[in-house]
Amino acid sequence: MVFNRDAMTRISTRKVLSIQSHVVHGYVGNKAATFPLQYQGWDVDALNTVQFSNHPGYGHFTGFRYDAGHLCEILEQGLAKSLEIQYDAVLMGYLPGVESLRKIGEAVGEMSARDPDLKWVLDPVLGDNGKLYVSGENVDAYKQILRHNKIHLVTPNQFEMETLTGVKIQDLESLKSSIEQFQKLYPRVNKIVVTSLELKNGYICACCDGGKIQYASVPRINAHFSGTGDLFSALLLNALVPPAGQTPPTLAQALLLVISLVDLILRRTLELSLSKDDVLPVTINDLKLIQCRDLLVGKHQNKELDAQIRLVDLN
Ligand SMILES: Nc1ncnc2c1ncn2[C@@H]1O[C@H](COP(=O)(O)OP(=O)(O)O)[C@@H](O)[C@H]1O
Ligand SMILES: Cc1ncc(COP(=O)(O)O)c(C=O)c1O
Repeated sequence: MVFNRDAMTRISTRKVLSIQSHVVHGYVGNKAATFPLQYQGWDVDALNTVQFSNHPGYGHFTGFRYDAGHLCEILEQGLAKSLEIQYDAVLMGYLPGVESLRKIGEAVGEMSARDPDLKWVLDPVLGDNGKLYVSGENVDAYKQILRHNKIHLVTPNQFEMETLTGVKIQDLESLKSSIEQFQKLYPRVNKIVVTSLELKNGYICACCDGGKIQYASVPRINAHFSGTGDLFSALLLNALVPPAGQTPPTLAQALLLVISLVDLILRRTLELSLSKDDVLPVTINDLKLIQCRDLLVGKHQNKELDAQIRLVDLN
């Protein structure tokens, strides 16, 4: 009996290799992705690209990057060759060293070519609010990766989308042009989610799947949070790659679920972080993920947001 139950558990446990930063304190990178994914039933193998004391958003941090040789040795020799692990998905986030980015991009590309069922989710972490926070060489490295590999989902923010397509996004028209340009430049990328855009129309999130472009207006919370992009891409991966035997939702369905859950997490984080003298807008350095664990297992309803949010066609 016990053996049967173990076998069932093994079959239905999804496995992801998450290649992102590690912060000792706080919740960005792998610290923002691992707990939510584990809580939703994933085995998470976390390959840390850097080890920092905290997110650089604090204004100060200490730590180091792991070098390309060590990262590739762990991935290629350790995980792929010796352990022969077959992942359901690879989630790739902050990889600041250009050599690491190129080499890890190649290694994951080979894994993906060997296993057509592997879902590669790529967050091209380049910068935000008009500024690059990695070297310009990383932009070319991401362009190469996106051009040459079968990628299931890419999750740039507005600035990253502009940088990867060369199209400045100011309104819905230029958003559409940018997404069309992305599809032309990177036809092997299956799904696109532009996680956040500040347009004349307000704060929006956009997606494209099978040529269909849609967007939703998202209620903006008057605060700046670190780690939301990492949490967001992890939750999207979870929604898009259900356990074996379950039908995956459409990108639109997955996106609405994730926007709704992230909204609850950010509101609770804000509520738990504010002290009585704080004046909005505030900067919140650390998501309150542990205090949101009940939300992560699906015991939530976001009636207010769910009643008002909808996807609008842009084609
Ligand atoms: N201030 C905010 N108000 C409401 N939602 C937010 C806010 N900041 C982030 N989010 C949510 O988190 C998601 C990812 O955030 P984003 O800022 O795009 O990530 P990144 O860190 O990659 O730039 C957005 O799509 C949105 O749903
Ligand atoms: C060390 C480090 N710097 C910058 C970023 C990007 O931060 P954000 O998602 O808040 O834009 C990340 C995200 O993982 C990170 O880990």
